[in-house]
Amino acid sequence: MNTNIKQAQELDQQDTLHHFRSEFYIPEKSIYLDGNSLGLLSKRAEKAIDAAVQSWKDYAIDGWTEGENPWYYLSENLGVMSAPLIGAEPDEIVVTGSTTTNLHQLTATFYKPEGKKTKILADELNFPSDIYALKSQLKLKGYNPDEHLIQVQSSDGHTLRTEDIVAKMSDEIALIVLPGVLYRSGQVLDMKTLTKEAHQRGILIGFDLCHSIGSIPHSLSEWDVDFAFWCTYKHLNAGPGSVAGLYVNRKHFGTEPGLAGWFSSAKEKQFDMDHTLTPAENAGAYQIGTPHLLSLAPLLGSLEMFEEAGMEEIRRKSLRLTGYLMELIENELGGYEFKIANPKDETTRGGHVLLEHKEAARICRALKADGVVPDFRKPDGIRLAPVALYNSFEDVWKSVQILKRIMDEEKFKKYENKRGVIA
Ligand SMILES: Cc1ncc(COP(=O)(O)O)c(C=O)c1O
Ligand SMILES: Nc1ccccc1C(=O)C[C@H](N)C(=O)O
Repeated sequence: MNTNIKQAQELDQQDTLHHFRSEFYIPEKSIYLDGNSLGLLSKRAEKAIDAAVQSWKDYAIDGWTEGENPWYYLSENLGVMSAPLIGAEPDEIVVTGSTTTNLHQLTATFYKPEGKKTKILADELNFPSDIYALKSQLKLKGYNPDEHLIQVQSSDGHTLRTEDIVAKMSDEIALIVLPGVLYRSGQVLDMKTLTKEAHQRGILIGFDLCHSIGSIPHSLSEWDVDFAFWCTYKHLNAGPGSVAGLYVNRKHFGTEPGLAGWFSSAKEKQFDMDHTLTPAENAGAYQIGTPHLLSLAPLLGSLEMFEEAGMEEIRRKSLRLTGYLMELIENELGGYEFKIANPKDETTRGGHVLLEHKEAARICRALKADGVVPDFRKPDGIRLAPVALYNSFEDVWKSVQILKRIMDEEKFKKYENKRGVIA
């Protein structure tokens, strides 16, 4: 089938989220398909950063309690704004720390080896930082990670089967940590079923939502997930190093934070300066120290856009974009030995497409040189993330045309087949 740009433009005309695109700074002459690594800056996020700087200028120390967004309450208030994205109660969330420090905090809090139950269950496809954190938490408790960290294996190198994970939920497992969406293949895990199965065996379970928050809807409260954590610099577009988030199911409120600090305090007690901590009675208890205000601020602007757009609508468009991308790849790139390695169905397909090719590293370089920004993930993956809030169907169509030209003209051969520093 022949495809054409008109078709893509028609899809853009029907797109109810199209107007959000003009709110983002799209790097000149480029088609940005890397929003699952670093989301783009929006004008609203930029305004929120400027406002934070202004409140520092205007209020100095009083900025903690004065102004439109007093700093002392901002981590909790951003938690309230994040609640619809993960389907949780507003006080079950706090915006704090980084993905990895939040995992450390939650593991230090909820990993309580006892009797036979001493092991942690994870998977072999998760992002390395999570695995490093879990191994170091095991070591802190005096366990050998080689024996106490169980990693579910993938049968195809890309995806995890629910039944394989459940089969590893033995009576030796104390805690389970899994991603909501896998960072390479973009597979969405069945968080609801996994939580149910874990609880039937008396195991606590938490999810890393880095690749799922802002990309797919969640119902963490309904699924009864114990805890979760995520970054805000990918689909949430809050900028490089923006402050992360964590969720603790309210049934665990009152559980002593494993890593305490004075920001774990109940707000009204914090400045009593007692040497005995009175933890907050909500997710706020799992903060540690002073919030990184200037890196929290952009979320105020970007979360506002999610509220306006609605997570269901974002997911609907995202599925259309990735569906269209896969259709074009199949139509236009047959014969070039590409393999679509992400799950294709709409239940388990996340927010990006993973294209495999033995020349992937240099194809990525050629794409970048021709204005398309993907990222390369070892050993031979090209991740392409058309993002609902700022990518268009025309972006998708043009990217595939550019990739086709690169393959037709063997433009990738100009480059070495090696990754750059980060992609
Ligand atoms: C699934 C996942 N976990 C963790 C991280 C990294 O954590 P941090 O934000 O602490 O660097 C990333 C990406 O960097 C990720 O994709
Ligand atoms: N935090 C970063 C800092 C520098 C460069 C990339 C990242 C990423 O987030 C990578 C991403 N987690 C990934 O799924 O590949």
